[in-house]
Amino acid sequence: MDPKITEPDPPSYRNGMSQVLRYGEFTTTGNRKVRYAVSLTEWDLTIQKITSTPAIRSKMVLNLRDCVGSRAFRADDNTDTGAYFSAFFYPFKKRWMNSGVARQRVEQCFRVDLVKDPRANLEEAEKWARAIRECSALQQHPRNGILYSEVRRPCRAMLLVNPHSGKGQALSLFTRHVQHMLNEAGVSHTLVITERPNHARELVREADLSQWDALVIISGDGLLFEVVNGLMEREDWERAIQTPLGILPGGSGNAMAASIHHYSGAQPVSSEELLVSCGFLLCKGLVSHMDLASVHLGSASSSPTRVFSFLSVAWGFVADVDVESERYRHIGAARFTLGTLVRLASLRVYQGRLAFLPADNAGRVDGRPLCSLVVPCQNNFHNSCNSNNASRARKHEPVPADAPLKGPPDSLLVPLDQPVPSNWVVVPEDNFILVLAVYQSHLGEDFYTAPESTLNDGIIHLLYVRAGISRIALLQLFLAMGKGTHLANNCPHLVYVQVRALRLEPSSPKGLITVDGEVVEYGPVQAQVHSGLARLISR
Ligand SMILES: Nc1ncnc2c1ncn2[C@@H]1O[C@H](COP(=O)(O)OP(=O)(O)OP(=O)(O)O)[C@@H](O)[C@H]1O
Repeated sequence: MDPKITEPDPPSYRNGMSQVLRYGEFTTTGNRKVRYAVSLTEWDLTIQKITSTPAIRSKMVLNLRDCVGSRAFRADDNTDTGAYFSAFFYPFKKRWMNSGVARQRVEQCFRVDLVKDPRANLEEAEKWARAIRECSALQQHPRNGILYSEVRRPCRAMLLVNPHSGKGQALSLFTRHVQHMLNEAGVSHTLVITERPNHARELVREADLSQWDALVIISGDGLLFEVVNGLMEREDWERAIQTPLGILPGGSGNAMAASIHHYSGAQPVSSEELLVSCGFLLCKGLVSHMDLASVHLGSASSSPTRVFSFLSVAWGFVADVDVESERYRHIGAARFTLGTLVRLASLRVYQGRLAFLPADNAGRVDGRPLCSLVVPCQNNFHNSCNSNNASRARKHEPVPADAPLKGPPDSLLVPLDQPVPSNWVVVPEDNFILVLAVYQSHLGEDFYTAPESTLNDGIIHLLYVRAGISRIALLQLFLAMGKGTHLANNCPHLVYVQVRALRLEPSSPKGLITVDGEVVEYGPVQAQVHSGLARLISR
């Protein structure tokens, strides 16, 4: 790994003091009559047409932060003594038809023809390409003072593709939108197409990780869940989970991809633009720490198990919509809207007990101080839960009581058959519409559930909706969640609290619980966050 980058001094170039590192005059590939003055500073590549008419001296300034790579090459035509260098940028540009901006590809290619010697021209082109790459690498400045490290260069990435994710187009989306970008950035990659559920999990559990600088998932969140858990199941889990992970959206929900796009400071975009945005982040290769939650599952019919989760634990309405809308998979992300409307029509109430360890003991829930919410915990709920969804639930290996624990110890949790510790808050209600614990900002491309969440805040953002809410109020709540304004809506049935750990003990005989969108065995579940345990390519 390369050394960490720290916050730079404020750039003086903005005052016009930027030093020109390279200057040259070149033609382009298409037209050898028109010449361009090209100058490179630490920050920008500036291109200006050389003409005797000042009025048409248009100038293009490309920010090197938007540059993914640059290369030099000779023309196929042996009689051409010139050499070329190309630089590849993905700046935010106005969309052609729509309002707003999205990252769009801009390639600048110049012909170097300084002397008759083709080798000397190629050397000069290589100097330009190298200087552009080096300057753009220096532009990987962290935001908000957060430290990032970089994926090792040249980068060797294993790309795991689930060919059935989303509308079944993950592979073609990758070929169309991302493959050329990775080539431009010099990211060498090996494509592995998954053949069945858990294939990726087994692969990374056994892989020689020294061969890879990054593991990249082209799928929805389900494949990332497999990879995270495959890494955590290894004997060398502590080292393995440090492998930088990348995500390219190929599913229908794409929560993690939507979250990292959001963290990059960009505005919401369409699905294909999201793919380009995540591809860009992957090419830039900045790595930051990501929280994982350790989730204990304990249905009445099986031994307790533990899985690692990067996104969410859901019970009630949201879990139901996620799973039931599978049948509308062919319509892509719209499946969640349709699923929401269908479930609204037959709204269910779920009984159970919820308890949590607040992130901040001085916090408040629903206008009341946390301490006023504490009620004695009687842990007699989980035994009444049936594993009614065991057939569709993902089987996870039970953790034998005497097995050495893979993964960090969960110091905040006690076994599920014991009452929660006395410093926990037990929610007085036991009728819910939904319970949602999330640790990323988005739970879908259009589902901005936890606006305050960041990748590595060490916080579980717990939202629950109490029974008694009208259908129309619930619909309004979901519409607000699309924009991330739901917490400002003062909905009396919605409670939001930041926690470090939680326990949910459903008592309704039927229901679904999902972890990162994957159905797990129905029954008591508890989780604690482990701050920054994994590493993700993001910005
Ligand atoms: N080749 C495969 N065939 C069938 N299932 C697979 C294959 N590869 C992975 N899977 C499984 O498919 C499930 C869904 O994958 P994933 O979540 O990545 O896509 P998705 O459901 O389309 O996306 P999203 O969660 O965003 O809706 C996961 O449980 C994963 O284990």
